[in-house]
Amino acid sequence: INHFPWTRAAAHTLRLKTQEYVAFTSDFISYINIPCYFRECCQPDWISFNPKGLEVDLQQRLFGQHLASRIILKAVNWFINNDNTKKPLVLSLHGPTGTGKNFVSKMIAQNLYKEGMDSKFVHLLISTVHFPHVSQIETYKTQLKQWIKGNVSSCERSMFIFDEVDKMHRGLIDSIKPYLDYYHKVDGVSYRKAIFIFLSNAGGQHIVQTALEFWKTGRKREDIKLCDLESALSLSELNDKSSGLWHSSLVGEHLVDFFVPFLPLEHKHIVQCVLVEMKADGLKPDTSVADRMAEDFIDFPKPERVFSRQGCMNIDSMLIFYV
Ligand SMILES: Nc1ncnc2c1ncn2[C@@H]1O[C@H](COP(=O)(O)OP(=O)(O)OP(=O)(O)O)[C@@H](O)[C@H]1O
Repeated sequence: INHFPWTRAAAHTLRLKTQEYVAFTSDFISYINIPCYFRECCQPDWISFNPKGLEVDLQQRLFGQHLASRIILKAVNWFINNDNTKKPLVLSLHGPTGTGKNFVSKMIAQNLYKEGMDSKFVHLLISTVHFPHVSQIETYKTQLKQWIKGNVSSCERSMFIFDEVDKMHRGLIDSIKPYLDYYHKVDGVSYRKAIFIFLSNAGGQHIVQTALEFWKTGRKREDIKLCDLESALSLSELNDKSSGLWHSSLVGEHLVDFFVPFLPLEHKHIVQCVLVEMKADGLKPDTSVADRMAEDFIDFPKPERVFSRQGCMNIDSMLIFYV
């Protein structure tokens, strides 16, 4: 082909055109970002915080948790809007069962990740499911560290929810302490944009006592302040063996940024939960049904019977017995 000047010129033009076309096509593909258009990526299209959405969810869907609602909104807003975070956000949610700890974690995920809890950047670890055998603690430690490192390496805005933390073996959480600390990078990976949420019932009994004191003395539940729960969330209470909290070293070393108390739920909150559940099941919300159900749910402490021992847990499955 090179023996003929005109064909050489034509081939040259063709080559240039082909190069131009390839360059244009790859520019176009990267411009519209085809893989990230169809598949979740660690990019603002898929991860962007909706502060108003979180505020509305906390105000309208979370019942009876004025303190948790306020702390969570402030903490998440502050962290996401801060470009100079020195460490990952570490939240420790405490309170009796069925009071909204998992529920709130889901709200955060839903208002930060387009895919919510289904996002591949949101990870839920349940100690009894994922780390059941004490004898394998050393393997769990290695796996957990590698797994967190791998996930944060592929997306710095990863979220890890650890449920049933009080049932977790103490040494396990100690193994990830460096990731929660004020380090610029650990083994070349920065954890400063990640979010860690620990859920536990530790301190729950003390929180219930405080709420009960307020009720007995006729003070409004909404007047309970964080300082009233200071002893419930104190180092000594959380370190107490009976509270089962194993991550005392996290507490002692100030790696938890915010302790979030969840109060036990009262009659009116159970009514609200039942009405929501009826609506979700396509039933006409009926306050007499909700009232009856709440009556049965309010069962402790005896003899006062002020709170629900299971909170709003299992309302969905129990509802069939009341309608
Ligand atoms: N404060 C609340 N306001 C509205 N709904 C709630 C509240 N608490 C619980 N619920 C409802 O009950 C369900 C179970 O609650 P959730 O799983 O959040 O409890 P939890 O505090 O995490 O309990 P546990 O300590 O046993 O894990 C939620 O999915 C939600 O539907």
